[in-house]
Amino acid sequence: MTGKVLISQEQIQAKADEIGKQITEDYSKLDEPLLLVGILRGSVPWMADLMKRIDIEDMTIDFMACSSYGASTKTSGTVKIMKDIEEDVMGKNVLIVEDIIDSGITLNYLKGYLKNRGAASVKICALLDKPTGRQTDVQGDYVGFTVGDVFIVGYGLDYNQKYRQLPYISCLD
Ligand SMILES: O=P(O)(O)OC[C@H]1O[C@H](OP(=O)(O)OP(=O)(O)O)[C@H](O)[C@@H]1O
Ligand SMILES: Nc1nc2[nH]cnc2c(=O)[nH]1
Ligand SMILES: [Mg+2]
Repeated sequence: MTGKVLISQEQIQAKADEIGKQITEDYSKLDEPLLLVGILRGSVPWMADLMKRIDIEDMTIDFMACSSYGASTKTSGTVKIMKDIEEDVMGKNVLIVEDIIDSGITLNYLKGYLKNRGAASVKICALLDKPTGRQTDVQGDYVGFTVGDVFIVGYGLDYNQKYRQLPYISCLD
């Protein structure tokens, strides 16, 4: 069962407007192409919201699929790559688009992985940040909302693969 609405669809849309504008402003100043990398599966709704609001011509998108939670509400501590990136990363400004930074283990791993592939820069845009869960020193460069110490579902975030389709952020009851 899911609980109450913690963050509404309207709040998420307003935040996407704000962050999309900021990303457009920041990356317009840079010479290298921008590559948005959405992390499957959780980032799908947020990636779809965000990409439409970035007004930069020299931009491409790609996806990686990673998993570290499986059917649990606790991280396994190990990030498995189920699908690798297909675009060439070399010399590009990579912006990783994620649903949540919790322990930071996934994003810490992905930042290193993409830097090693020769990215000009690697930054993070996450819809949600849960600082109380942190086990690494990774930080979001663009963050939508800070959440407390609850297991979030909805808007892409799952529990045992369910609830991703909810059009708002909720938590398990
Ligand atoms: O900061 P962390 O503790 O590493 O947690 C964040 C990661 O956990 C979730 O992925 P999950 O492994 O559940 O895969 P999913 O996106 O397919 O649900 C989420 O989408 C992030 O990728
Ligand atoms: N669904 C879900 N996945 C996560 N991965 C890391 N933290 C969370 C969370 O709070 N909810
Ligand atoms: Mg998950």
